[in-house]
Amino acid sequence: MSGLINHSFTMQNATALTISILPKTHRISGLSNFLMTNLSALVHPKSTMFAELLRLVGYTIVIGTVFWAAWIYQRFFSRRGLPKDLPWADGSTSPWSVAKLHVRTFFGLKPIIQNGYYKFSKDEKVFLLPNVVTGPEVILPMSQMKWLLDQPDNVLNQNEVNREFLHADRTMLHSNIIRDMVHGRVIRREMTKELDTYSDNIVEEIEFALARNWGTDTTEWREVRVYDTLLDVISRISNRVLVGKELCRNEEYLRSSSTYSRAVVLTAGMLNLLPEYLRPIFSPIIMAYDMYHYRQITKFVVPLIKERAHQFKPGMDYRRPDYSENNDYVQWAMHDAYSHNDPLEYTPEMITKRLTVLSFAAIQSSVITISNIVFDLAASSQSIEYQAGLRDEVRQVTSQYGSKAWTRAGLLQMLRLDSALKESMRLWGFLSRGVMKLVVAPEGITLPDGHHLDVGAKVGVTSYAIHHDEDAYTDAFTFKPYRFLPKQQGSGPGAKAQPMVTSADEFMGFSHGRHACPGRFFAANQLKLLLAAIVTKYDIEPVAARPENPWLNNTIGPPVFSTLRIRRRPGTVEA
Ligand code: HEM
Repeated sequence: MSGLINHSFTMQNATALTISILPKTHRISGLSNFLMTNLSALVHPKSTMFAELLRLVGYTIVIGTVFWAAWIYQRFFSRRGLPKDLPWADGSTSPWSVAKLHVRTFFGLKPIIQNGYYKFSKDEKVFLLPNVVTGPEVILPMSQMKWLLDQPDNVLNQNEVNREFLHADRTMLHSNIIRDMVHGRVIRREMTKELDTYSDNIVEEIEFALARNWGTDTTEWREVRVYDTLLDVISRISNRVLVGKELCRNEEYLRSSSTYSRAVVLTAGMLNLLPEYLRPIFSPIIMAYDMYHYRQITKFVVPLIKERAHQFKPGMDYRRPDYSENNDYVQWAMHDAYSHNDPLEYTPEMITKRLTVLSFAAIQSSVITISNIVFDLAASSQSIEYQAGLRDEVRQVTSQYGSKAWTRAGLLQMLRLDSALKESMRLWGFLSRGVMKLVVAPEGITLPDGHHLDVGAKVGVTSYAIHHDEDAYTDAFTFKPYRFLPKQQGSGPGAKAQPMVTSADEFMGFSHGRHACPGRFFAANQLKLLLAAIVTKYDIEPVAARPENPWLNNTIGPPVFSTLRIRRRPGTVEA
């Protein structure tokens, strides 16, 4: 060992070389001499410091290896304290087959879920769904859904699963954001209930964004990357509602807003793959890209907030907002923070953080949903008829409601559009889990079948399996856009339906129960407005087959690289 070191390029050589290439003034500087001397002493093969250093490196390697081995064991072989008699989804028992099963969860979770569902859930049994990224989940039979939804949040907590999965304390910019319900309050109040006051803005932005991305040529078919173009469209219309007209047309801001919302899930995925003790060290590097885009967002949003701040004062009346000048999320969030008199919440930085995280929740889920339905419409064997059917409904409602067609009352009558969106979400929901909760009660919880789960275990149901179960849906793998129309009453105005925003045991596109997505009413309205514009203004060229949606662990993305051909319909371009 010492021979090797003697013959190697030691730090002493390096020191000499470094000094020789330094400018003369620096060579004589006291600081560099001090550093060089001490470094040389430290790494001299005969020095005790050098021996100490070697020992330290040795210990680090040994401890690191032990931790990695523990991590690998925990990821691939361990049940993490879950009951020993609960079966894995495919019935695997040997450590090797369990490890292989875990590896398959990276890209092949679908058959594993289906296997467990038909083998155990349909037989009223609980099973373990492996997940190499986030750890195993206890999957209940559907009959135990009511029990699952009835548990209080201080026993089983859905929010904690998201917090853990997204590494929200790091990636979501501030720990308050994922824990409290300030967003919930603004989403439920202004964003949902005040839709009528800003829906014309959305319609205007849709027209602008579609023309920009899909063009206005009524003679030639145009090939478009569906996901990319619709990401731009959704990003623009969401931001019209979030930050107002001026900023939503700012290309630099838009780029950072949509990039952050796309990248943050990947960042969380990478953090999930790191052992816990390495996360504090590597997370600043892994998150650097997201943070760059967050800082870009602040560059535009913080001045906007500062400019508007003079309109507010702490303790103002929560019930009397003034949105006459600016009717967007920034204004709503400022009003909320000032009226609740919370000095942390009304700092420009905090409002920007909340905005950035909300854009993530709103943009990705919506672009996935609209891309999926465009592919569904193109690939249906009745593509032309369905496009025409949706278009007819929009025409019928607009002729009846006139300028009020785009209000909540008008949109409620667009039952075919609602049904088609819901059907596409049933087939291609972006999360395979439906409801997943973390055991937070320190004493754990006993399941209806008697199994006991310790604190920290995850328990729930998957949506993918029930959404594709023939017992719940005939032709479960076929896109039938009118599936959810009320059967007897037809689709005319006034008919009752099970709208997409209503969650159920068999429909968990927005999850289910009291933690179902709070943004779903806004999302449904925005998506209906966009789908209405797509079918009335464009023809989508039918294709023979729909590209499959790829699975990455438990998320299911749209075919992001696939293209379709579209053409603007004659008579829809304003002169
Ligand atoms: C089609 C579009 C959307 C879909 C499919 C969707 C789906 C979902 C799902 C499945 C969850 C539950 C996640 C889980 O607990 O496992 C969720 C939660 C959430 N969504 Fe949405 N979402 C959509 C649009 C939106 C929009 C537009 C907003 C905001 C304006 C939003 C805000 C939220 C928030 C804040 C949560 C967390 C709720 C909580 O933890 O209590 N979502 N969403």
